[in-house]
Amino acid sequence: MIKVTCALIVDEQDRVLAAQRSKKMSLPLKWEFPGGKIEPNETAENCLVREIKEELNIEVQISKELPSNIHTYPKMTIELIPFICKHINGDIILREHANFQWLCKNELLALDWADADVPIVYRYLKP
Ligand SMILES: Nc1nc2c([nH]c(=O)n2[C@@H]2O[C@H](COP(=O)(O)OP(=O)(O)OP(=O)(O)O)[C@@H](O)[C@H]2O)c(=O)[nH]1
Repeated sequence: MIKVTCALIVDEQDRVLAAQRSKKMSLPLKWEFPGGKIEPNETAENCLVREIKEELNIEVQISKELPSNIHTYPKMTIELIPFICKHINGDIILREHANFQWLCKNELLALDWADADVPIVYRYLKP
């Protein structure tokens, strides 16, 4: 199973950053929470901070880990491990993604999310 971390980056207005995968990536044009695969000998937290710097050019601070979701795609099974984060430094530059959006809670469910992310969105929205 591939362990993947992802960031729910929340701003002062309680909006969350969603990133759209590019046409060239797997799951093209699906929306996801930015992040990536944990490398050998890396903690989930270090992976997340590294991936967000690589993909979005920003520094984030982790506030909280949420329950992970195990999802089986036709070609692989992933454990997606979400963290609530704050953007603490830098301007967003998209290094891999096609697009990004800051979304209010009531807008989140309208996106075409990667399948593994859907339960995470629901869990985040649950009071
Ligand atoms: N980063 C991230 N990956 C996700 C999410 N949801 C989801 O299914 N994934 C999948 O988990 C894997 C994460 O790998 P990655 O983002 O490091 O992708 P990568 O460039 O190394 O691999 P790739 O060649 O599959 O694109 C991808 O296959 C991606 O499709 C998500 O919310 N964030």
